[in-house]
Amino acid sequence: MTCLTKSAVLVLEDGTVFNGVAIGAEGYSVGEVVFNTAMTGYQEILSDPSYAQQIVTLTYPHIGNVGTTSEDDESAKVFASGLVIRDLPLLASSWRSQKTLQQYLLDSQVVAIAEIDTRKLTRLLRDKGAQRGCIAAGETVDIEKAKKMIEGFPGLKGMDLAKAVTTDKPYEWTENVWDLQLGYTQGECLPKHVVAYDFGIKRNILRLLVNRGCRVTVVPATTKAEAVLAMNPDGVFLSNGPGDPEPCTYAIEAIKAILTTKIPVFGICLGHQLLALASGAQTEKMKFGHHGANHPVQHKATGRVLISSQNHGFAVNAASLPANVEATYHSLFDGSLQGIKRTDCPAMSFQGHPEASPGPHDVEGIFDEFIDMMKQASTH
Ligand SMILES: NC(=O)CC[C@H](N)C(=O)O
Repeated sequence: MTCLTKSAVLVLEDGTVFNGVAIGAEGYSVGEVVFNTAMTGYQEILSDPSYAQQIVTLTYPHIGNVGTTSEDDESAKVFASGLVIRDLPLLASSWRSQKTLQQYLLDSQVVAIAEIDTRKLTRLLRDKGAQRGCIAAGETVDIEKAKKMIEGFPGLKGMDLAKAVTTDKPYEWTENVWDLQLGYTQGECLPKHVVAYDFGIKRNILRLLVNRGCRVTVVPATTKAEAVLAMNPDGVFLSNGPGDPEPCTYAIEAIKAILTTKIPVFGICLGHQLLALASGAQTEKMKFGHHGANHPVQHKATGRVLISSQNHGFAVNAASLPANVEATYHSLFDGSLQGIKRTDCPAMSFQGHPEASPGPHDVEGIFDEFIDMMKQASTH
């Protein structure tokens, strides 16, 4: 049974203060406040490294009702700077649950607030755009201190966070996707070798590559192109990750060099933005971004509509695409660019999250396209 007694406040840069109760660690935490419309997957969202330095508001009102399990973590820890919800249910119920959301937040030392009007907050973020904010939680909370912390937070524009969250050493990944009977198994006889740049990689991406016959070597964000090529990869993967893609010049340079070799390249989210920058396009900060599991995107070549998982605050400017880059998908919510393909070399990327976790699996077939690109490249 949950006992909520400590107070908490959420303070925004525009001066708005929301009063609620603390459901996680005590203390102060600052970040960019965004809203996510997914109905499920709170644990995967919290542990997605792309949420570093962001405070996530979940618009679905009941969060925590299925507890948490270590099997569902998308990385080794919680990366979100804080969590904002309407209601924490009194009981968590699922046969897979190992601990309650509250215990998970406490163990991860994450500051979180419940019992605030998340509809009002979401409308404010929609109208004004993502806001810098601070959650303060404890017996007594100092709103002036929270405001000072907000003033000291520069915001995500211009911030390179890929370097901050990446692995410090290369490692091999062979774990396959989760199975109801077997749990996680190991991939065997994996014919393709993919080198994956870790800009903040989610585990389900690695598992979906293994599931399609790839042995994956994950490398730090700053790994030089020569070091990647020396590993003799069949394909190079560019991961998702937090922060602004523009200052990641080391990655943009490495991608440019890899593209000249004609080794197949596939990017997701930050990886998509970096492929675009390496191809000469431009990125920009969005007003409040896309964060949810219900975003329709249209595949331009077939007209098919797919429902996708999304989590990005920056986007590639479609008007900036050079002649050798084709737009492949666009958002049916706001028309923004959702995918690209190079016409002069085997490279493509997707802005949303085909690996889901959480979210629908409609776009998963894009992983098969990457496998096909590698098969074709090996026959040349
Ligand atoms: N999920 C991601 O890779 C996010 C990419 C980038 N940090 C953005 O906010 O747009």
